[in-house]
Amino acid sequence: MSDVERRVRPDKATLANAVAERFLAVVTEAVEKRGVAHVVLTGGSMGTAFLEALGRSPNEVPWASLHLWWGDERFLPEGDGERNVTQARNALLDNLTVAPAGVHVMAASDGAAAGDVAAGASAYAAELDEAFGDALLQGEVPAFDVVMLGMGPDTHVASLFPGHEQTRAHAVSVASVTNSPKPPPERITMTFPTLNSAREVWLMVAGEDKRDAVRAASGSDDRVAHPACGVHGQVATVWWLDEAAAG
Ligand SMILES: O=C1O[C@H](COP(=O)(O)O)[C@@H](O)[C@H](O)[C@H]1O
Repeated sequence: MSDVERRVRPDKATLANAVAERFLAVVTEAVEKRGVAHVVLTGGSMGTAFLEALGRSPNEVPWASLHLWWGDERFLPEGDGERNVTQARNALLDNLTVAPAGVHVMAASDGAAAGDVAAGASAYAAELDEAFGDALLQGEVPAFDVVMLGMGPDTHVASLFPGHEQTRAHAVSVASVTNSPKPPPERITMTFPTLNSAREVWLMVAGEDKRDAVRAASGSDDRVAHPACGVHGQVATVWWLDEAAAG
């Protein structure tokens, strides 16, 4: 487990550009070394800002060797504007001229899971299992090259909310949520062991409204109370902050 490194940029736009630049370097190196890259995207304000920044030079990204996963999803109908994947499609994916090697979307409420959020979580766990096998939960090999996360003002990451049972999950790679304090109540989320199976974990946070959360999570080692402090890459853990969030 790696120590946290903080990288601070003046503002959100500069931060998104810096993350996009580093992302390009990381996936390019992964594809050169291993022939494939697996990345976990996030929704939310910084996730979208990052994708928009990446979209300014999309042709540099080795899309044909890139698998895209999501750390969490809102369990809503396909195409709903609140779904993380819809936001990613609008921000970048729909404009690509080269299809990614894999786009691994979490279940929609009106899809095969038929309104059953637990079934949606199980389906994603099965998809991960097919790609990575047991290694994922056992942390034997880094599964993902990079996991990208935003953070809420309550220090939640993905859909792991303070005090919620999903923060204690260790035997499942993906969990369902039925009582999210942030709408919508039903969500699907990767658990800590899955997020932490990455080579690099990046937490991307911008804005003064997140400053207290950054401070609280930085000073904590209780991932149930402050989920953001519980995500660590096997090689690197980077907190990408703008000055307003860093304080
Ligand atoms: O609900 C969610 O919130 C977090 C943070 O979003 P933000 O808009 O406050 O930056 C996000 O990372 C997560 O993926 C999303 O489902």
